[in-house]
Amino acid sequence: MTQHNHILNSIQPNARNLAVLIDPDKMTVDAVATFITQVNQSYATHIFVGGSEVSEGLTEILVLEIKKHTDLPVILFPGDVIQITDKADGILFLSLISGRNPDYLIGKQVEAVSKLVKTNLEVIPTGYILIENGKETAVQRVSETDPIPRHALQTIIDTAVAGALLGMKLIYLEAGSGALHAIDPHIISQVKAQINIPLIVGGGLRSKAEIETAYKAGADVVVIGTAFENDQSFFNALKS
Ligand SMILES: CC(C)=CCC/C(C)=C/CC/C(C)=C/CC/C(C)=C/COP(=O)(O)OP(=O)(O)O
Ligand SMILES: O=P(O)(O)OC[C@@H](O)CO
Ligand SMILES: [Mg+2]
Repeated sequence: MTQHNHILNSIQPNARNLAVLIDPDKMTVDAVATFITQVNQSYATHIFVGGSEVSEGLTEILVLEIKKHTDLPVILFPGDVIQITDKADGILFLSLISGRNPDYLIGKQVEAVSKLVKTNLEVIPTGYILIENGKETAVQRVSETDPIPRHALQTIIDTAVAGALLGMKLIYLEAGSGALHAIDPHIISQVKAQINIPLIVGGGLRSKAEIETAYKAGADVVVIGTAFENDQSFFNALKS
């Protein structure tokens, strides 16, 4: 657990930062080399590794394999404490601030400390905000929390600002993996206007046009998982 800010500083403001999400539950070790070759040919800037439900030990095996093929920073995006491994570079230290489940607001974080102190991971305090997308998400099910309705704009903004005021270093607006309805551009722009920390946006973004819209609205980092899982040729549309 370190205080350095290399990864945080690697998020260039107002640039097209792209995080590719690898879910250890959906990627086999054998598939990593080919997948990362494609990542390396795209303009991806970061690799996130995580999922809502991942078996113990899988994350470490996958991270070790990913690191063999790329120099991009590998950042844990954990649904639970068992996904922590010191083989990654950093960790989004998530607090699910859209929800009201104490385990996901502070419980898991306390549980994580005894593991984190034994690592060199860059710990990045992240306010994680789940927004309703038209269908139930794995995050909602696992955390037993309700997302914020997507029409409750002021609640979404106030939640993000509260996270920033609490000292969080990133705000992550999440529609959920495979979301039917990605985060609306007007939500992105209104949140962005009220915070001065980087804004991550993910969930349900499937086309180059949707990704561009998210950047234009003010997303500093866009996260793509499902679109690459479904069709690796999508990387061709995002060449560096
Ligand atoms: C502090 C530590 C160690 C853990 C944080 C625990 C918290 C607060 C987690 C937030 C809630 C949560 C379950 C987040 C998971 C985020 C994630 C990696 C989502 C990726 O997508 P999936 O939810 O796996 O989607 P699929 O169902 O498509 O696989
Ligand atoms: O899988 P997708 O829909 O791209 O979502 C990415 C990420 O925001 C999920 O946590
Ligand atoms: Mg998953």
